[in-house]
Amino acid sequence: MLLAVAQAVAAHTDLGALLRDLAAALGAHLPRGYLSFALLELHSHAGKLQFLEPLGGAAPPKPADTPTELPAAESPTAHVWDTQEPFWLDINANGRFRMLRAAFAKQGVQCACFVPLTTPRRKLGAMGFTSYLPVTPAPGDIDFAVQVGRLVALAVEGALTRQELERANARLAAEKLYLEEEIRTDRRMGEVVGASPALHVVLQQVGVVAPTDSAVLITGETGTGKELIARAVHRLSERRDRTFVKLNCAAIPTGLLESELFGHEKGAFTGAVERRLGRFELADGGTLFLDEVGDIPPELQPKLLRVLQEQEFERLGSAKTIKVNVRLVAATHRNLAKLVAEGKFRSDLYYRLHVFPVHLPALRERHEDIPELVRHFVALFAQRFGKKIGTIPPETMAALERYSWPGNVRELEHLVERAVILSIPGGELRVPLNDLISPESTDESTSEVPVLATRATLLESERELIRRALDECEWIIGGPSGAAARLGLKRTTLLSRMKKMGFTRPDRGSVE
Ligand SMILES: Nc1ncnc2c1ncn2[C@@H]1O[C@H](COP(=O)(O)OP(=O)(O)OP(=O)(O)O)[C@@H](O)[C@H]1O
Repeated sequence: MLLAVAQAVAAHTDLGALLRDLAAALGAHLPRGYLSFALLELHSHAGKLQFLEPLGGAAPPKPADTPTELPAAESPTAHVWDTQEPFWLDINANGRFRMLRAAFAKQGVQCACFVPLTTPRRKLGAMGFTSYLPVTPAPGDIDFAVQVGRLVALAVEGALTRQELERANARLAAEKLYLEEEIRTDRRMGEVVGASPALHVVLQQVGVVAPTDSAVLITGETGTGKELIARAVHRLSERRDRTFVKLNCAAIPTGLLESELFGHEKGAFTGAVERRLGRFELADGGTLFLDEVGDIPPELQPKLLRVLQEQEFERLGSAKTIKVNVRLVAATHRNLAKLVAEGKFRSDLYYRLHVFPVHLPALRERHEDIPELVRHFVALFAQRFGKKIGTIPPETMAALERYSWPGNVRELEHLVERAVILSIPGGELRVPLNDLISPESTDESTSEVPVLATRATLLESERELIRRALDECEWIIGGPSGAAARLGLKRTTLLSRMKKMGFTRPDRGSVE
């Protein structure tokens, strides 16, 4: 038997193959019986023992409805896990594990010996020697079985470690790709700026909920800073050293959303050329931010609810259950309660997400934040464009405070970015105030229009300014007499703005 273990260990690195080989090789030494393995995992957050796949051994096939979690009182494996002692079960003697005895009686099994699968580093589960013959163990038999168990445990630990390393590697590789993408898209999300009473309430709520593991639902109009708040929740939680993963549910076509969230196996659908981890796996140990959660289609809502409740799911194209430990922060600009009333959003999912709602007021409801936000964005863009801005004229600030900001902080941020570009280096901040729509003309129902109009006119003035500078400098961009210097911009900044706006030299093709 010991030789059989040694040979199987030498031959396999894959856990499934190792267990199959061990079961066959060791089973050959049990003349009328079979060998089984039960590998377990203790899920500390649920305090439950769970069978770890693959469940190896040469036991007769289990009925499909065999539970994957163990009521400890009904399982010798859980008993061996707890006591770390071998356990002899004779079905002819009375004793515990009535369910198993009944199952054994049906199969004709007479007795079984369960031994721990434990290494000096960890508990792995148990191994069972099962016999159809009524056996009375000879002195030393059980001890010998325990020794075999120790050897098998070492081999299983090696294979498990390799499997876990491979999984960790795949997760790290996916995490690296995700973070590189985040850097490329230049998310400049930092501190939450503002000291209005309304924002103060929000920050207080964040301070309370962040250290817990509760789901958080952030509501508010577009551009109010929902993502910024979600990042603050992560930063103030125990999970701050793990990844903050973001997914905008409205930005992904419905058909792809499931795979984005839960991942897929190679070949799960046409185009799935390799295995891909989903955002839930990527966020394991960290925080998942689901933006526009109201856009999750009805067919995906039960699966999302299950992950929230059980912290488990399956990748597309796989039956294997994956356990994760993810904190969910969701956001929406839509009225979820209304979607529930209309039957477009499941009420059970709504209540699960609504554990701790945080509402971000629109910028027009916290005008006090505007001056600080303007100064913050001026400093940010001045540094980014390498351009000094002297002062912000009081009448400019007053006009910005009066404006109703239908596009909220994002609109303000874009406006200041353009203003910094338009301003003369060292001079005052030049905001094209005429481009702001007067507050009277904006209300909720028309909010989309003024934002677009503002952006369009701002873009026009910027384009005009750049065109004039280029003409005046005869299309020389760099150097002391170039257009970049005239506009007070870095050469590369001007080039990238020109590219964005579609400018090309008149003598080298069309102007725009
Ligand atoms: N209080 C704030 N302090 C500093 N920056 C802010 C603040 N609020 C919002 N911003 C900035 O405004 C921009 C928009 O914020 P964010 O993306 O968090 O809004 P959102 O509500 O998630 O938008 P959407 O609904 O469109 O997803 C970001 O660049 C963010 O950094």
